[in-house]
Amino acid sequence: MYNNLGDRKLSMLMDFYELTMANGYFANGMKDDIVYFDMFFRKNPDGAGFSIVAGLAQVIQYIKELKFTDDDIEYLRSKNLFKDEFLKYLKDFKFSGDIYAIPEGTPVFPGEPLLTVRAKTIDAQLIETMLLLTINHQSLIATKANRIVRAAKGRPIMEFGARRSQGYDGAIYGARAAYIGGVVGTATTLADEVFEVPALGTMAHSWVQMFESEYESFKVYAENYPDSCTLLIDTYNVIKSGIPNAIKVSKEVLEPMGKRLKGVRLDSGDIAYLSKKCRRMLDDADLKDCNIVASNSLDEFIITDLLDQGAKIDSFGVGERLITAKSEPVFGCVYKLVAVERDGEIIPKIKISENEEKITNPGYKKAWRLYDRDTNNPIADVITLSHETIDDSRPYTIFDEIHVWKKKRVTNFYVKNLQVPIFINGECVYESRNIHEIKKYCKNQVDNLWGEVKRFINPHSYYVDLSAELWNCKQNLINQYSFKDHK
Ligand SMILES: Nc1ncnc2c1ncn2[C@@H]1O[C@H](COP(=O)(O)OP(=O)(O)OP(=O)(O)O)[C@@H](O)[C@H]1O
Ligand SMILES: O=P(O)(O)OC[C@H]1O[C@H](OP(=O)(O)OP(=O)(O)O)[C@H](O)[C@@H]1O
Ligand SMILES: O=C(O)c1cccnc1
Repeated sequence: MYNNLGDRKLSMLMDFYELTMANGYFANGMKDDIVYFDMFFRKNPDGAGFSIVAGLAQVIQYIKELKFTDDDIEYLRSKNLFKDEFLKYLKDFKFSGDIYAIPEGTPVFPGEPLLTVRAKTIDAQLIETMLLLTINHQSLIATKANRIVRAAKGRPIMEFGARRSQGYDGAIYGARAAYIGGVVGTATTLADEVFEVPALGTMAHSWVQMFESEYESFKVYAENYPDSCTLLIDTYNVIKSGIPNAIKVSKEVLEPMGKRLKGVRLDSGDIAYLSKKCRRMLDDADLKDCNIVASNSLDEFIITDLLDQGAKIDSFGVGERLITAKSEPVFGCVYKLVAVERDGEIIPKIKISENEEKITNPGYKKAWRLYDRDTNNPIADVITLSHETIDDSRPYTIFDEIHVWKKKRVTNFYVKNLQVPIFINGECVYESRNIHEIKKYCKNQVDNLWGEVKRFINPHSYYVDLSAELWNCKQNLINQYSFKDHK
């Protein structure tokens, strides 16, 4: 398993204010107070209709391994800010709370709790940064990859991004997230070794340049890899040299061995024009089964455009725009306090803002997904307080949080709780699916979404509504705080 912590000392990867607040809770006798935090995002990247959540396996590993070393404690002591008793407490620290989360690969929508923590103040506060950065990064890349995969309409996408990713972890965890989102494999070898994301690839221009001629470079490659020979054909001239040499190697090297040329890769020029021309030349040479692979700063929009132009492409290699989520490189999950426990009673807390969408949903909550019984398509998500249930044997009325007169009576549905228990009293109670199952699950879930939600341009807004009880709780708190004299 790829190591999160250990010698990488990631236990200290937290915002400094988490430590100062934790020290403050400790000093003020609040260390055993129980609090509830929700992680949620406010907006899908790229104006999309949904996102894909990913990164939970790494959150689990982080929580399991979280501990502070003697060096960490000494470093903190050197800041002359933290009480000795607090540092002693940190030395024996182990996360002891509960975590509930939506499984990886699930399509998710703004406003719903992707992950909920119920823990002691210090436990809940110290894990904020790692939880956020892990889920934010992998969800961003899984979501972007899923868009690119859908744009290709069934043609495989290979992830080629490591060289232009933002650092090691951007490449490694990015490859993992991209696989969950639907790519068939990655050029990042380490992601195969540690996460079983299939490693794959073609060749670079340097290979072709190393030989006296393009033909020689193709020939040697074919002799070495007769079963998986994909040749890069744009080093000199695709039509006059690349394709003729690829065909020649197929006839002179591969076919006498009883093998077929697997593919050719285009990496520059007008991909639509060149791919059509290549297709004709390959077909005329009886190489109808030879695939055309395209790469070069592709994304979901260029892929859509290329296919609209009738480009003859069988698969795509996509690097920089996928691994950096270039079009919108932030997945804005936040981590907000939503309730505290006092004498066993859960007291909802709210964060008020002038900006309506920044007002938090208070309370310890559950998120539910209502599915159409006949089609299995999700109809709406509903957030309720944790003690509520949704009875799917009778009609259920959902309503818009702002325009409350907009109501919909849902019938003929079944309901599922979106979050599952991950940690209870600090013990992990969840077994992550393997990466291939997560990828398959993601595809099934996305296939079941209504087409309107999946449009790239102006997608339909999926309903994420509050139960009447939660809505009332929120309004009461808003009223209470808007009229209160804050001192
Ligand atoms: N037919 C097409 N329609 C739309 N976009 C295309 C088409 N063909 C190529 N592209 C895209 O146009 C951009 C061209 O980029 P650029 O000008 O850097 O490439 P190039 O000059 O062909 O190749 P290079 O500079 O790598 O030798 C790429 O993002 C590519 O994917
Ligand atoms: O364009 P991307 O989507 O990131 O796909 C990966 C790119 O990386 C490789 O190029 P290389 O690093 O050799 O640079 P190049 O763009 O000059 O070919 C490959 O040939 C692709 O062009
Ligand atoms: O295998 C490839 O073709 C490849 C790998 C990384 C980047 N670009 C292309």
